[in-house]
This record gives sequence, C-alpha cells and structure tokens, in this order.
Amino acid sequence: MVKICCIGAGYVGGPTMAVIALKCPSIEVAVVDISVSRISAWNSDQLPIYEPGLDEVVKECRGKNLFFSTDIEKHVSEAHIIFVSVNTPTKTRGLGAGKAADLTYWESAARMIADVSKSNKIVVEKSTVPVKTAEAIEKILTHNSKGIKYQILSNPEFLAEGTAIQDLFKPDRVLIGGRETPEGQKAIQALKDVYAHWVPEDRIITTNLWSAELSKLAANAFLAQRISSVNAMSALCEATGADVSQVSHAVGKDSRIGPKFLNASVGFGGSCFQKDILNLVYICECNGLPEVANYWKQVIKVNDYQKNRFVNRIVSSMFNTVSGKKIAILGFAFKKDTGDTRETPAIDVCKGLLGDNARLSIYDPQVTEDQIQRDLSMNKFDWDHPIHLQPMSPTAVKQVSVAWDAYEATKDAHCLCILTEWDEFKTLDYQRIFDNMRKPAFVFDGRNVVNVDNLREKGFIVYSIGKPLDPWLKDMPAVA
Ligand SMILES: NC(=O)C1=CN([C@@H]2O[C@H](COP(=O)(O)OP(=O)(O)OC[C@H]3O[C@@H](n4cnc5c(N)ncnc54)[C@H](O)[C@@H]3O)[C@@H](O)[C@H]2O)C=CC1
Ligand SMILES: O=C(O)[C@H]1O[C@H](OP(=O)(O)OP(=O)(O)OC[C@H]2O[C@@H](n3ccc(=O)[nH]c3=O)[C@H](O)[C@@H]2O)[C@H](O)[C@@H](O)[C@@H]1O
Repeated sequence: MVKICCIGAGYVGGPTMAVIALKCPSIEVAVVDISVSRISAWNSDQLPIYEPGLDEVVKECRGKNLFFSTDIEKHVSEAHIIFVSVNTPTKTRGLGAGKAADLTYWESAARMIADVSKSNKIVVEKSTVPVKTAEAIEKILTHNSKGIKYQILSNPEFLAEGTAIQDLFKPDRVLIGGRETPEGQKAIQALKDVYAHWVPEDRIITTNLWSAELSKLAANAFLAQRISSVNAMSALCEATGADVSQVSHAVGKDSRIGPKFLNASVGFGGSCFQKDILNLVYICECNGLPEVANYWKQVIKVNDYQKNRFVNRIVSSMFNTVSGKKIAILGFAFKKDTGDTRETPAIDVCKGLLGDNARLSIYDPQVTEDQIQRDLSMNKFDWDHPIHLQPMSPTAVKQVSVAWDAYEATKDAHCLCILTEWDEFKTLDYQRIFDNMRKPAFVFDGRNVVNVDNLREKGFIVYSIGKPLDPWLKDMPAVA
C-alpha cells in the first residue's frame, strides 16, 4: 500500500489530504502536525477550520485511510511520499525582513525528514516557497542522507478558501515540477498516479522545478493584480460618476480578460496574496530586477491605499471624527465562507477606526471573539506562525465588543461597515436596522453587497465602493 504523510495540518494540508484519501482508497494518508490542539480538533467533531463540504469528506475517510497524528517521526519514516505544507510566513527580522519568506518551519521539517528516514522518499513542496527552495531542501536532505535517496517535487496548491473542496475535486490544473533526470521523471510519475485517480490527465501539468515554484507566485501575483486594478478603477469611478460594477462587467465581457476576479472591494486579504507578492518582490530585487520588483510592489500599495481610502471615507463623512461613536462592523473574515482572518482587510479598517477612537461592535458568523481580539492586538506577520508560537493571551482591546448578530451590532450605532460579503448581509432587515441606529445613519459597504437605492430610500446615507457617490459624500475629501 502506498503511504503518504503530510507535514502541516492547516488550511492546505488538512483539506488536500482529506480529498486525496477520499479519491484514493488504496492509499493510506497521515496528516501530522506539531500543534497538539490542531490534531485533536482534526480528530474531533469540531474541525479546526471551517470549509464547506470538508466535514463530510473527513467523516467519510477518517480512521479508514485518513489519519491525523502528532507522531510525526513514525508517519514520516513509513511514508513513500511526504508532502510538506507548513507555514512560510514573511520574515520579520534579519536579512529580507518584511519581504522574504521565512523558511524556518520548512527547514526544520526537512531536517526532521533527513533524521528519521530509513528508505528512499519523494518529498513534495506543497507550501508556497521562493524559487529555488527545492535546491536548498535537496542540499539539506542529501547532506544528511545516510545513503537514502530523495527526489524533491514542487506541487503548489491553488485552492481558495471557502471553495477548497470544490477546487480540489475539480482543479483547473495540478502542477508538478521535478528534476529532468530519469529519477526525477519517475518521481513525477508517482505523484501523477495519485492525482490521476480523479483529475483528468490533460489537467496535470508537469514542468521543471523552478517553473513550478515560480508559477505559484506568478498566479497569486496575477490574481491580486486584477483586484488592485479594479480597485484602482473604483477610486476613479467615485471621482467621475462611473459605476465600477458596470465597468467590470463591460471589461470582463472581453473574452481575453474574462469576468472572474473583478469585484471591487475594500481590499484583498488572506494569508497568501500579500506574503507571496512580497516574496516575489524580494526575489526580483535579489536578482537585480528593481523595475520588476517595483511593478509588483504597486499591487500591494494600491491594496493599502484602498483600505486607507475606506477608513478616510468613513471618518470624513461622519463630520471628520468617529471618536466615541459606535461603529458596527459586519464581517471580519477575509472573504465569505471561511472563518480565516489572516491579513483580512477588516484588521486594517478596524485599527484605522480605533486610531480615531471609535467604539467597534463586530459581528461575523464564523469568527470568534478571541480571534478578533488577537487579530487587533497582534503585531504584523505574527499571525502566520504555528499557533503555539503566537502570543498566548493578548490584552483585549477595550473599545471592541463582539456581537451575536447584525442587529445587536448595529443597535445605537452611527454607522455600519460591511467588510465581508457574507450572503446573510444581503437579506438583513435594513428597515429594522435603520430604526435602531443613530441618525444620520450611515452604511459603508466595502463589498458591494447592499442595494444602494433601496437603502437610500429608507433614509441611510450610503457609500459603496466604486459606485456613484451619495450627495452627502460628494464634497468630502476621501484621499488616502
Ligand atoms: N491557505 C491557503 O488557502 C493556501 C496556502 N498555501 C500555502 O500553503 C502553506 C501552508 O498554508 P496553510 O495551510 O494556510 O498554513 P497553516 O498555518 O494553516 O498550516 C500550517 C501548519 O504547519 C504546522 N507546522 C509548522 N511547522 C511544522 C513542523 N516543523 N512540523 C509539523 N508541523 C508544522 C503548523 O503547526 C500549522 O498547523 C503556506 O506556504 C501557504 O502559502 C497555498 C495555497 C492556498
Ligand atoms: O495561495 C493561496 O493562498 C490561494 O490564494 C487565493 O485564494 P484565497 O486567498 O483563499 O481566496 P481568494 O478567493 O483568492 O480571495 C482573496 C482575497 O481577494 C478578495 N477578492 C477576490 C476576488 C475579487 O474579485 N475581489 C476581491 O476583493 C477576497 O475577498 C479575498 O479577500 C487564490 O485564489 C488561490 O488560488 C491560492 O491558492
């Protein structure tokens, strides 16, 4: 029986391995992690991550050919194929701080593989890593090899949170990079055989190692660039009276551009776009390509601009101060259908409002109070380290309270801000909300989910990203 072990039971390792186990009953899959609490949760009824469809897949396979364990050494030593799906956060200190990927967790995983292995292994990079990481990993493994042979493959993951199971069931493509030697090609074939259980052959692309590593960074950079492009347009729409949804629709109709990923927003979030672009920027700089580095840096600058612009809109519309005012925040996760808050634009918006002394009442259907308090008190990039290395009990931010529903959050509030596009925010009883809010009552929609005309009829003053401005806002400065 082929045995697979995945090091790292996070948002990628957990769902990816669960789907491999489901689709390949003849393969035994073990997912291991240093975090005891995470593994316990994977073995319980309350999985550590919220992802539509994941519960069913895990329930189907757990205990049969899918196992979650902290016994890393046992499973690594027994496996034929080892996926490494550990954190690769942005470095916070030393060379490349603020940009380069921190490969501490990757390196320790590689050293552990070298320590415990007793047979030949295929080691698969699942984490997103800088180009040429495979070379470094190869060196660690071969210098400690005791005669054991390792083949390194790059098999980056393209799933998006909230749709992970569907993305894994029907991937646009599976990318496998390996050495162009006979042994490298044999390893590629072994991994291809795993995916071939459910992925059509023409969707499995094979390349050399460096192309695979770079393609992952490139794909995320292109996706984020689309959002920054449409967000840059949203500012121009507000200045000119154009409507960004109409512009996106018209632009996206061009089959060369396509309609997806053109929704203007308060900014993109998530654990990867910013981290991976910073990483790309660093690699360009290291390779003597400052113009290329600056080009990609701009994608992040526009994203920061968009978040600042949103905060400034709120403050300037509300008589230039939100000090002491109750502001309802609807949605804290970085997108709908996930409880993940890593790099969510809500953190920057909330911190911006807290900086002006606002009182925040936050509601998100999937994010806990503890998580919100952590996020608002943690330092930049601390969030992307294994849980046990994150600050234990951050001091609660006093001006922040967490509400059980949107109605409680908005009661007596001066304004409400929509920061995540949860479906339930489309169908709230906005009349009831209006009646219970302070007047004038403002809505700042950072996700374009509300019907602007409808809300204006009810008496709200409404700002929606990239939409023609409410007369109230027209003469107010909104420059970041
Ligand atoms: N979250 C996402 O949607 C996607 C993430 N990625 C990439 O996948 C990688 C993992 O991301 P996530 O799953 O989101 O991270 P995560 O933080 O959810 O999971 C990583 C896990 O690795 C564990 N870990 C760290 N060092 C370890 C070690 N030496 N031994 C055993 N376990 C160890 C941590 O305890 C943690 O549970 C990153 O490189 C990320 O860029 C790629 C595609 C999508
Ligand atoms: O490497 C990764 O981690 C993953 O990053 C993204 O996936 P994810 O971050 O989970 O979610 P997305 O759907 O890409 O959304 C990212 C952010 O962009 C925002 N967004 C997305 C689309 C859009 O049109 N407008 C917009 O503002 C979302 O609200 C969210 O904050 C990519 O879509 C995945 O392919 C990739 O594997």
